Parts: sequence; C-alpha cells; structure tokens
Amino acid sequence: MTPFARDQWYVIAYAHEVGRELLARTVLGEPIVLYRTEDGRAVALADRCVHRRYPLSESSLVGDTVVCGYHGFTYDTKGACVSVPGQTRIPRTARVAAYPLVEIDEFVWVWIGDPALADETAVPRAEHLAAPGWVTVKGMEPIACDYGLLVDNLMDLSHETYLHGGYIGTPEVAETPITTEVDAEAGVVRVSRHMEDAECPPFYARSTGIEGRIRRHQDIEYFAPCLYLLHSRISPVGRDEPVFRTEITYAITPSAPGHVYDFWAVSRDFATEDEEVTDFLAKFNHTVVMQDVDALNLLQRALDAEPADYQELSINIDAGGLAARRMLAGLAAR
Ligand SMILES: NC(=O)c1ccc[n+]([C@@H]2O[C@H](COP(=O)([O-])OP(=O)(O)OC[C@H]3O[C@@H](n4cnc5c(N)ncnc54)[C@H](O)[C@@H]3O)[C@@H](O)[C@H]2O)c1
Ligand SMILES: O=C(O)c1ccc(O)c(O)c1
Ligand code: FES
Ligand SMILES: [Fe+2]
Repeated sequence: MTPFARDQWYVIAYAHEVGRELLARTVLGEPIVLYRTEDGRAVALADRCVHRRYPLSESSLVGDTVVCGYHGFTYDTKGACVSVPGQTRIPRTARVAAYPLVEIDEFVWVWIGDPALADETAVPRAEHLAAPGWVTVKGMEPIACDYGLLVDNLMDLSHETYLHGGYIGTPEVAETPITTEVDAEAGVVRVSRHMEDAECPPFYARSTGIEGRIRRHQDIEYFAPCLYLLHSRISPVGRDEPVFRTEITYAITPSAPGHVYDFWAVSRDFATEDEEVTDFLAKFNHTVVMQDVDALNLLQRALDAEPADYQELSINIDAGGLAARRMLAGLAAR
C-alpha cells in the first residue's frame, strides 16, 4: 500500500458542495464533517461525537452549531462542546477536532496532521479553476483503489492510447518519449510529452473545431501529494496560432486504505461562451474518467488476489510515476 503522508493539505470537497447540509468525507482514514456557517465560512470537524462516537454528519445543523443526532451534545465551529443534555456542567474534554481549512480556487483544502504546522501559504494553486476568462467542468468519483494507483495512472499518460482510444488517446501519445524533472525542494514532479505532428482525438477536435493534425504538448506538474495539473496546449500543425489552452486538474485525495477520491476538472480559455462545447466536455471527460475508474477498480482487485511481493516491471514511460512514488514515500517518512 502507498503510505499516507500526514502534515499535508488535501482537497476534501469542491466549494459548491459545502453548504447548509452536513457533508461527510473521510480523508487519510479520518472521518470529517463539513458545513458552512450562516455567514458563509466553511467548517471541518471530526465526524465522531465525543460522547458515544455517533457520526455528527447524521446530526442537525442549528445556526452555526452541530447538535448530535443521538443525545444532543452540541458543538461550535471550533469543535468545542457548548451544551450537553441533562446538566449544566460541560466536561472539559468535551470537544472534537476542528481541521485547519483553506478555501481557494473552488477547492476546500483541509490540513491532515498537526494543526500547529498548517501553513496556509503552502496550499498549491489551480487558479484557472476560478479565474476570469476560464470555463471549467468538473466532478468527483470515488475509486476503490490504493491512491498510488491513481497517481501512477495520471503520471503515465501513455495509457491514453489504449484505455482512452477514440476519446483522448491517439497512437502518438504512446509513441512519443517523455522528459521527467524532479524538484525535490518544492515537492513537484514534472513530466512533459511534446507531440509535434499528431492525430487530433475527438476530445480536442470537437472542442477546438480543428480538423487536421495537431501539435499537442502535455506538460504535467504534480504537486505531491494531492494536486495534479496537466497543461495541455494544442494548435494545428504548420500554424503556431491559435494555441488552444486546456488545463486538466486532478486532486488525488486518499480516503482510507484502498479508497481514493478522484476530483477532476477541465478548464479552457477558448469558446468560453459556447455551451455545446461546455456540455460536450463535461460528458466526454466524465466518460474518460469512468474508463480510468473502471480500470483502477479492476486493477486493485487483481492486485488484491496476488502475493504482495510481486516484482513489477518498469520501463521508460514509468519515470514520472516512479519519481512520484519516491516523493510520496519521502513525505510519508517525514
Ligand atoms: N516542463 C515543461 O517542459 C513545461 C513546458 C511548458 C509549460 N510548463 C508549465 O506549464 C505551465 C503553463 O505555462 P504557461 O501558461 O505560462 O505557458 P503557455 O500557455 O505559454 O504554454 C507554453 C508551452 O506551450 C507549448 N506550446 C507553445 N506553442 C505551442 C503550439 N503552437 N502548439 C502546441 N503547444 C505549444 C510549449 O510546450 C510551451 O512551452 C507553467 O506552470 C509551466 O511551468 C512546463
Ligand atoms: O491528455 C489529455 O489531453 C487529457 C484530457 C482529458 C483528461 O481527462 C485527461 O486526463 C487527459
Ligand atoms: S453520541 Fe453524540 S450525544 Fe451521544
Ligand atoms: Fe486516464
């Protein structure tokens, strides 16, 4: 199993998912309940009542407090218990953890680890998700696999040719070598694949309107452990203009051992008023994501049926994934 890296920021939800209904998510094995205060601030508390461990997400939101659905212990936004039934004295230890939280770029990030170490300026950015001039389609799929399998999947896009043929894959993706760069200090792995003359897959033909072959550059930046950006640049072969810029964002959030949240988004700064393109990308990318979800669910079941000491065989295409695994192992060991 890929080890969990604590003392890190993780995406727990999209901003639009957090409102006046209690939302339950589990991150690195920690059950968390999310809600928004009456004045709009997002709050993340441990999702287990201190009394008998009832899930607070099955409780009521009253004003800015959560009233446990079992016996009524009441918690404020800092997780402190402000009322218990049948007595006025509130035990000193009656509190649940409140998670450091940052809401930025339409993502809600929580800090998993020692709250004293949470540095809000260390949250990696995905500005295109909320920047003017960009339009985004997005979603989230839970997958029943080790989160390392999703990291591998995204760091090695050669699988597009085989798993996503007729969608985003073409022969050139698997054929073209990659370059890999590791910035250990910043905690970033970069993988680039620059195709100078490639078939245009339906994902780009139908969104950009290009009819012939394309220059297609894939520049990946993985901000370990959670944020993955694919800067995709497309132009017709033989012309340097226009360059169609698509930013493909994934947040890879380990939920529990063998479970991961796959947050996905596709942002573009062209044809932004064209709702047909927006609908097309939303549906088409969902299909692409489900191809990965099905493959990773299947892969995990295959791995579960094997002895743990299987020696994998790696080749050049795996350089990015292997670098990412080393970085995750380093973060987890710290
Ligand atoms: N590691 C790399 O090789 C690499 C290369 C480019 C960008 N990046 C990263 O991507 C991010 C986005 O950068 P930006 O928005 O400033 O860059 P941008 O939108 O100006 O794109 C620059 C890149 O787009 C590609 N490109 C340029 N003309 C093209 C064309 N006609 N057809 C297809 N592709 C073309 C090239 O790879 C170029 O390096 C940055 O964070 C940067 O660090 C990394
Ligand atoms: O390689 C790409 O262009 C591409 C497009 C859409 C995706 O969802 C993706 O994972 C990759
Ligand atoms: S379990 Fe929550 S009040 Fe008893
Ligand atoms: Fe994929």
